[in-house]
Amino acid sequence: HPMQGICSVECDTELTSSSGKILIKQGTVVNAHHKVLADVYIEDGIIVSVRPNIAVGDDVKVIDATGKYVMPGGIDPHTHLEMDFMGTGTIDDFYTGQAAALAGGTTMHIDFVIPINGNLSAGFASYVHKAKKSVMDYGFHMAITKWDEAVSKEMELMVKENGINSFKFFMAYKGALMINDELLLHGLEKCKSLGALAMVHAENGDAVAEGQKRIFDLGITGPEGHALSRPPVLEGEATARAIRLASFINAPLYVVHVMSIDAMEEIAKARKSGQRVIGEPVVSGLTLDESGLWDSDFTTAAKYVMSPPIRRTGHDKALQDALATGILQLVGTDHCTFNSTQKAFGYGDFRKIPNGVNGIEERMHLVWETMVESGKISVTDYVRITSTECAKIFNIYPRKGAILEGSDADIIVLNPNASFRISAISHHSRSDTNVYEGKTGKGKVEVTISGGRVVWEEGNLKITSGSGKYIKMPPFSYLFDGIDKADAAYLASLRSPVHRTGAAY
Ligand SMILES: NC(=O)NCCC(=O)O
Ligand SMILES: [Zn+2]
Ligand SMILES: [Zn+2]
Repeated sequence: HPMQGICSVECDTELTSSSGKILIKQGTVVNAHHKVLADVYIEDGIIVSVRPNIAVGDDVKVIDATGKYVMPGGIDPHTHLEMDFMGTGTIDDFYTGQAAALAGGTTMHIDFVIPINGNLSAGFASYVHKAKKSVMDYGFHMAITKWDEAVSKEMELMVKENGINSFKFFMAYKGALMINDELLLHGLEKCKSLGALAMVHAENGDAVAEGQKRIFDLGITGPEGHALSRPPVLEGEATARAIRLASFINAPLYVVHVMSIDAMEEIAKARKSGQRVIGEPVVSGLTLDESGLWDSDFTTAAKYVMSPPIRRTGHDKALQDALATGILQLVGTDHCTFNSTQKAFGYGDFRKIPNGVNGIEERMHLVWETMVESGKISVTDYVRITSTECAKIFNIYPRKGAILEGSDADIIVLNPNASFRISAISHHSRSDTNVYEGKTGKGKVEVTISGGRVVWEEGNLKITSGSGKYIKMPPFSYLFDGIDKADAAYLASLRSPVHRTGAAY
C-alpha cells in the first residue's frame, strides 16, 4: 500500500476539495521583492486576491495567520525520487518523497530523469510512469549520459515537446553516469541552441576513481574513506573546468550541489567576471560537517555518504556566507534516500555505499534556522533562495515562486515562534534514518497549501495520489537574455584581434 511508512497521513480520495475556497487572514505575506500585512484569497487552485481586509462568505475556509509568515511554497530544484542508482533504488518514490516535501513546506520539486541505456525518450516515459502517484506539482531535468545524433535530436524533442529546459552532465561516477569533456562541449553547444540550461555534477571522476583505489589499498574501507578519496580539490578542478568550457561556448551554467569552498570560489570568480553561472548549495553542505562519516557505528557513518562529500567544518559556514551575499543563488536538497539495509551494501568497501542523503522534508526548516534565525538573511531573501529564484531560473515564474494574483496557490504558513524537531521516528520519508536526526530550531511550517488544497495542517497530511501536476518548463529563461548579442559582438570583434570580446578572451 502506498501509505506504508508514512506517519499520520490521511487519504483524501475526494478530488472535489481541489476547488475549495480559502482565505488566509492577517498574515505577513512575503514575496522575494516585498513583504506586507495582507489577506490572501484562493479559489480553484489559484491566488485570486492579495490585499488587507478581504470579506468572504460562510463557504470559505479561513486560516488565521496572525503573527505568522505567509510565503510561497518551497521549490526544491534537486531531487532523486525512485531513481535506480549504484545497484539499488532510492527508497522514496513520488508519493512518499512528495508527502515528506509537503509536511516540510515544499510544494514543488524538479527531479532528474535518467535515460535508459542513453535513450532519452525511454527515460522520460519511465519517469512519467513513476510520477503518476504524485501528490504535488513537479518538473523534470534530464541527465545526458552518452552522445550521438539520436541524443542530440532527442534533446530537441524533450525541450520542444516535453517541457524539459535543463540537462545535467555528470563529471563523476566513472563507468556509470560520467561523461568526458568532449561530450560536455557538445552538450553545452546543444543546450545553448535550445535555450536549455546545462547543469553539472562537478567532480573529476578519473581522479576520484584513483583516489578511491589509493584509500582502499591503504586499508581504509569504512565510510570515512569516502571523504578522504574525493577531496575538495577535485570538486574545485571540475567546477573550474566546467565554468571555463561554458565560457568558451558562451552558455549559462548551473553547478549543482556546491559542497566546498574550492568550488564556491570558482563560481564567485566567474560571476565577478560577468559569466552567467548559478551555484546551488544543498542543505547537507550548509548544515553538516564530515564528522558523522567518522562515527564508529557503520550504519550511522554510512548515512552521511553522498557526493561530492560533506566537507570538514568551515566549508558549511563559507557556503552559508556565499548564499547570504549572492555568490550562490538557491538551495536544493539532492534528496536521494537509501535506508540502512541499502547503505550496508558498502560494508567493508566504502565505494559500494549508495551515495545520497535525505532533505526534502527538512530543507525549509533548516534554511530558516541557519539563515534567517541566525540573522544572516532577511525573510524576503529566504523566499528568494527557497522558491522564487528557482522559479525564475527554470522559467516558471510567476506561476510558481510568488504570492501574486494569478499565481498557483502553493503557499505555506510559517510560525516563527513555534519550533521544529527532526527525527526518523516522525519524518515522512520511507528511510529508517535521517542525517539531521535530533536537530531542532525555531520556525515551523504549520500549514501547507498545494494547488489550492490544504494538505498539511495541525501535524496531519491530507494528500491524494495522482493530484500533482507535471509542470512544463519553457526554454530561454532570463539567463539567456542577451547571449545572442554577446555572440554577435564576439563575431564582429574577430576581424580586429586586438579588440576581441567575450569572457573566454
Ligand atoms: N549526490 C549523491 O550522492 N547522490 C545523488 C546523485 C547525484 O546527484 O550525484
Ligand atoms: Zn550529482
Ligand atoms: Zn543529485
